[in-house]
Amino acid sequence: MIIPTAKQIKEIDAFTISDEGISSIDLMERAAYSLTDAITSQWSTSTPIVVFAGPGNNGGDALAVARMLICGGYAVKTYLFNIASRISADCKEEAERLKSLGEGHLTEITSTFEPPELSADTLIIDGLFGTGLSRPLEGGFATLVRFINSTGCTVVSIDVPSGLMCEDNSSNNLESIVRASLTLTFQFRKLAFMFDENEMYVGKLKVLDIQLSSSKINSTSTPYEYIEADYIRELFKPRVNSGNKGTFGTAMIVAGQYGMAGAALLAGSACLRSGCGKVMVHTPLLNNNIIQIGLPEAIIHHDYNEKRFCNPISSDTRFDAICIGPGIGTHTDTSRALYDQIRRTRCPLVLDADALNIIARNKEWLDFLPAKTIITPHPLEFQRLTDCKNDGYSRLKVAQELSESHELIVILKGHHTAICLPDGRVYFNSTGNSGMATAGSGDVLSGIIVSLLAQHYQPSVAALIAVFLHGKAGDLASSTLGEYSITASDIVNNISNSFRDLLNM
Ligand SMILES: NC(=O)C1=CN([C@@H]2O[C@H](COP(=O)(O)OP(=O)(O)OC[C@H]3O[C@@H](n4cnc5c(N)ncnc54)[C@H](O)[C@@H]3O)[C@@H](O)[C@H]2O)[C@@H](O)CC1
Ligand SMILES: [K+]
Repeated sequence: MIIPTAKQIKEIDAFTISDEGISSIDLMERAAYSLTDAITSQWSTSTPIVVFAGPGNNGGDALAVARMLICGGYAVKTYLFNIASRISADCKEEAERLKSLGEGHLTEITSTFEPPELSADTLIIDGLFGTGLSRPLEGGFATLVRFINSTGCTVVSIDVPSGLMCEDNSSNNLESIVRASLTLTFQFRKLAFMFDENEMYVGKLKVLDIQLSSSKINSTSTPYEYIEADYIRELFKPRVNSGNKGTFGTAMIVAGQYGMAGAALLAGSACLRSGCGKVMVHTPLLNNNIIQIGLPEAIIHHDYNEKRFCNPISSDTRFDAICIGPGIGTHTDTSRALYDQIRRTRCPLVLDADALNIIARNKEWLDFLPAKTIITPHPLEFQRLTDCKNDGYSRLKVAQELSESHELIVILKGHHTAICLPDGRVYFNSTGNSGMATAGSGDVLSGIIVSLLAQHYQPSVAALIAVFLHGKAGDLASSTLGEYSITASDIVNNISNSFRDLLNM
């Protein structure tokens, strides 16, 4: 599903109204029905409800929900903030409809507001601002948001937590954003929801289908997409029954300085579990026994150095894709070897972990990375690499620029990992959980990517499939072990289930 900008949402909204013969107030009512349905399925009529409505259509939605809840037997108090005497036409109409239920349901605030006493079990419905927010909240609205956040009550935000911009929050006033427990958003995830630091505002997210025009949605051009199983499934090539191990390619993994052999084991075993024909692990001599024993299916390719990657692989060695980085350390010898290895590499390449830390100290190397190289930084690695600002939007913009200018595939790891492609598109992943934020998880991802590259998947496709499968394997691990107890090995152990689940095998 696409992730449109707030401006595009407005256009889709307007097209639905003009082309599908539905009035804006009826579209608002349709949206309010689905909101009410989501609320009543979770909270009973014994829950006291307080609704805060703003001056735009987000406020209109909130007023319609208040009316529907009252009609459903809920005790609801509603406050409409009409400070500047400029409320939208549909918000005004919804206020009239609510008033028509009788006295006392609606309090209109036109100047100062005395916050009510709220019992701990009160459910707050936040309909102050949605996609129409044009600047950070300040003054009375900022005070109101701070009040809402201080109550300790459960908060349901309509469409967007009030105060959160749909895209860029790098200059927002973070104290003036509602911290929702649940956000009921219309039709599309918003770009800001994809950034880890905004999870504290969005809370749990539920997307409500309000049947906006599908033809307009399909013709809306946006670089951002949220990818789910159906999309990924279509990217798979069938496996040829007559294939031999040569058909499915040879992956080379350069990993594990002495003391970090686990990184090589994890990347290697993930690679073997992801379908490639042969896995070679280039690793220092002292890792020999542990890798032979831990990964009997892999072929060990020794570095002459006992402890670290020092000798680039000879160009006589045949392999179809190479991954460099898990646990290799950042020693100057390794740095020199990495330089030579990148310079001589002609096949698809994945760079992860310490390889990225070395490049962060030699940023000019970015200029000669082969086209379509995949890099897989977590936020800190990316910051070291680019000196970008620390918020999700700024980071994404820098990643997009880097991807386009250097023709790289940048996998920005996070809860919704972003895969930035050189043509400007960005895909956000839908699988994964907090349990995967554990040592070695990234090594597993690199192993899956290089396996798919060795099977001759295009780098962009390999990146998309690998990120999805990796997250899914983590979700399957968490379904039996729980998010607290997952280890990177558990992710590896669930790669096969992840394939089976995705491909309905
Ligand atoms: N997209 C859709 O298809 C639908 C949208 N609906 C609702 O409509 C909302 C968008 O409505 P609007 O475009 O009216 O926008 P909002 O209701 O989000 O807010 C717009 C109002 O807020 C004011 N405003 C903006 N920033 C402000 C600030 N910092 N301080 C004070 N005032 C500020 C604007 O001047 C305007 O009066 C959505 O979030 C959603 O809740 C629904 O009614 C159903 C359909
Ligand atoms: K809201």
